[in-house]
Amino acid sequence: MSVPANVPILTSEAMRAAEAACAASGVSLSELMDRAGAAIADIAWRMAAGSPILILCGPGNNGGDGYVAARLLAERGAEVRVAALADPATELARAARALWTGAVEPLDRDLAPAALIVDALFGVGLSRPLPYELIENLQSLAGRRVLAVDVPSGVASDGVRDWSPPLPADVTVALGALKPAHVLLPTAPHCGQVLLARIGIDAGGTMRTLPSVSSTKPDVAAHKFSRGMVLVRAGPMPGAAGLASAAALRAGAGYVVLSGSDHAPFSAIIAEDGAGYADRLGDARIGAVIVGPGYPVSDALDDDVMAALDAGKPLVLDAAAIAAALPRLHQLDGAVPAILTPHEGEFARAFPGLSGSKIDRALAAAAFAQAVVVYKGADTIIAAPDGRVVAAWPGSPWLATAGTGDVLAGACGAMLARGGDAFDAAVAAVGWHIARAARIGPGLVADDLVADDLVRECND
Ligand SMILES: NC(=O)C1=CN([C@@H]2O[C@H](COP(=O)(O)OP(=O)(O)OC[C@H]3O[C@@H](n4cnc5c(N)ncnc54)[C@H](OP(=O)(O)O)[C@@H]3O)[C@@H](O)[C@H]2O)[C@@H](O)CC1
Ligand SMILES: Nc1ncnc2c1ncn2[C@@H]1O[C@H](COP(=O)(O)OP(=O)(O)O)[C@@H](O)[C@H]1O
Ligand SMILES: [K+]
Repeated sequence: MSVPANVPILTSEAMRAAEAACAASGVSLSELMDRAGAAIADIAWRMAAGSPILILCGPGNNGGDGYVAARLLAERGAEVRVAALADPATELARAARALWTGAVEPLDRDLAPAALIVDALFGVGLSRPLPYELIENLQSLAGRRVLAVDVPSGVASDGVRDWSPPLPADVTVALGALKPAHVLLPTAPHCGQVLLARIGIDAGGTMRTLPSVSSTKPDVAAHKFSRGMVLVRAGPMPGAAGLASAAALRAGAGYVVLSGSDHAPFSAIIAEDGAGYADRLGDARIGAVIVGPGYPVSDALDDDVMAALDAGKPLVLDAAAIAAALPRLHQLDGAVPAILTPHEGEFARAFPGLSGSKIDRALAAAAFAQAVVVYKGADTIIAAPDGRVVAAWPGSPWLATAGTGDVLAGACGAMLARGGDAFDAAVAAVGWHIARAARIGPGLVADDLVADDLVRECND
């Protein structure tokens, strides 16, 4: 499973607007369909490697793409058959169907499979769950290689959960831009390897996949404070704050202070008792404060969060600190840069009653808090109050173990303390986290993410 790095993601509404803009600029929809069909034919040709291909065409333009691909594959000498669910229902699909000179078989339970199935039944126009009979017929084709056109049919492309079980794809060719369903659970795993066929649509916009991680060297004139100073406030479970402080240092902070704990994981971390917290908050050199790791709901947490908010420092708020800070953050209306890092349970507690896809909910939360939200999970979404979104699918499943969220909070603190945009900082931290987890792989425990043998390996 993979998606291309740093490419646009569009909802169906945004896709239709991009399509209209394209038409207004002189590129017809028929030209777009030809390009889409050509991209699919190209990939199908390589996937089939000489074996027979069966293309399943639906009634809309997704089916139209299928007819174009069928014609181009036949012209190249591929052994290709077409099966249709219904007659074409759009002008474009009818025109594409008319140029296909081969037979069109009915898509029913007697349909013979082929080594490669191209699923061109439904794309962004799916408006309701698939009929039960079609689901059954598709299931009888499972087990072959499957290439999905735009999205596996049955998947609601905007990433809401009203979907039907699709024929899982080995490869999905996203047309013009990725769609939310390619990067969100539960649909993303059904898309297999997602490739982007650009087809000439201007898909600029505010949502993208995670960019590749680039390692940046410190400025030649850097000193420890210019690289960013991070203050981590420990709660009653000091191990978590220890992980966050170690991660802040490993992620590039020049100076890390751990307040309220003597469990500093490295000698380079300045561990202090909690009494100096207020003074530290007043230290002009501190570029980011982290509160929340290992700090359950309590009056002490509320006090520490409020003190950090009053100090006006850029903040990383994790776990129970998110809900504790929320009313005040909302009032502050973005005056204090903040990154919130909830997992599913913490998100539901802090932002109850939101609906829509995980992207919609992350955006609504960011807008309410006027803060960057890193909505964690296998399909982590980073959302900014101004509408920017980065989707981090697929992360590393080895991260599904206790303490890795504390490490992420530490990395967010390091990136935020450098100065600059909080959204960019959160994106860099999530990329750092996933890249390190991917290097470690099996057996990962949170401590490995900040261990020195990994640092040596990363520097090799
Ligand atoms: N964006 C671009 O730039 C480009 C997009 N292109 C392609 O166009 C695709 C979008 O095409 P599209 O809008 O025609 O919709 P599509 O997905 O074919 O389905 C609509 C049809 O299915 C029907 N239908 C819906 N749900 C159903 C159900 N559960 N069960 C049964 N029927 C159902 C629906 O009927 P209705 O809801 O009207 O009753 C309608 O007839 C896009 O994904 C991409 O592949 C490329 O050609 C080039 C450039
Ligand atoms: N299946 C998964 N695939 C990728 N990343 C995951 C998966 N499960 C969890 N993660 C990541 O691991 C981290 C876990 O954070 P969290 O649940 O807060 O753990 P903790 O509170 O124990 O530190 C998050 O960054 C999350 O995105
Ligand atoms: K499809």
